[in-house]
Amino acid sequence: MGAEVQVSHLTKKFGKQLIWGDVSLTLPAGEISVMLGPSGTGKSVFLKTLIGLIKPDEGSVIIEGVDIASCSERQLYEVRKLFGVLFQDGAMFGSMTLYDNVAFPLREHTKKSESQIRQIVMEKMELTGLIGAEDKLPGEISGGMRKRAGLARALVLDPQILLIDEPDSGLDPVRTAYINQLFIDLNAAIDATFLIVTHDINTARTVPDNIGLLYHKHLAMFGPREMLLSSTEPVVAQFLNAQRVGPIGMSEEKDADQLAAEAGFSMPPLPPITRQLEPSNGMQRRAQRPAGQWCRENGVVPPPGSFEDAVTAPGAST
Ligand SMILES: Nc1ncnc2c1ncn2[C@@H]1O[C@H](COP(=O)(O)OP(=O)(O)OP(=O)(O)O)[C@@H](O)[C@H]1O
Repeated sequence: MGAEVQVSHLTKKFGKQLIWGDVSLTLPAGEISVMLGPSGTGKSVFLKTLIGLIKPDEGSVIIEGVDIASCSERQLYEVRKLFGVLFQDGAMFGSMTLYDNVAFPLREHTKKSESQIRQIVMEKMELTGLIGAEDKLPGEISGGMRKRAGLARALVLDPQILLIDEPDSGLDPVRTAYINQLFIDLNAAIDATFLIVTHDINTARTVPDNIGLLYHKHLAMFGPREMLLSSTEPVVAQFLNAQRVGPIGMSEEKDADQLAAEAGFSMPPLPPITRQLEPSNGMQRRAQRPAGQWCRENGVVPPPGSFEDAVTAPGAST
């Protein structure tokens, strides 16, 4: 079962450069959360801070009662065992087969026999749709398969928290759709807490239970997907709907002149909220909620046409 991650008043600077300040949020146990934000807003730094690779200047990250921002190296070593991480490029060893890459953490961090290792590796390769590709080298396979191999490796130590950095980078929309379905299916199967950092609006709109947005050195909003997808808060609505009109500019926030020039324009109406992806094998995820529940419970009228799309859940493997 997944572990909850409680982030309170987290601030990170590099020298005098503030990356983000006073970030507070809770990643609920077993739920899928996505962190969005314009390039350079510190999403990767946030992931690395959660796993203790980067020390924050202020604040805490509490996991199972341990504050990884201030704990000892020994405690950090223990807490890190709860994590699986999928790095952007899959971080595969180029000279090792996929099998050996996936087996690597088990050989490094456990005393399991080779037959036990084989059982675990094959189970994770099956979960990620890689059966038959065990003997391939990372250079011989597509980017999508490399990501899935990275995912299989992130799963071998049975993580309670899975951190995934830009899974869509370098993937075409079809491969991205497959890996998104795989996240939903995996979450149903292993019940871990997921945090996905992405730029992909379609991923943000269809995969997570919760969405966060880092912008202009702070957390603009974090909450249930329907809260953000129905939000008219300008930064949130602009980013989630990929609009040019709004406070986010080409490189940083727009200056006063640009905003004044746009004063006569209004943001286009919010598009319908699409249904969230569901597990392809009919399983129920713990965090799954009926479509529209958050809106109903909070008296929010969703944009017209919301939740009317038919869901066709493709299989997780190619
Ligand atoms: N170790 C470091 N030392 C100094 N500055 C760093 C370090 N790591 C990251 N930064 C800076 O922190 C800022 C945020 O970087 P980060 O990679 O987290 O952004 P991001 O939101 O993930 O961007 P992108 O979406 O483009 O991947 C950048 O200005 C980067 O140069």
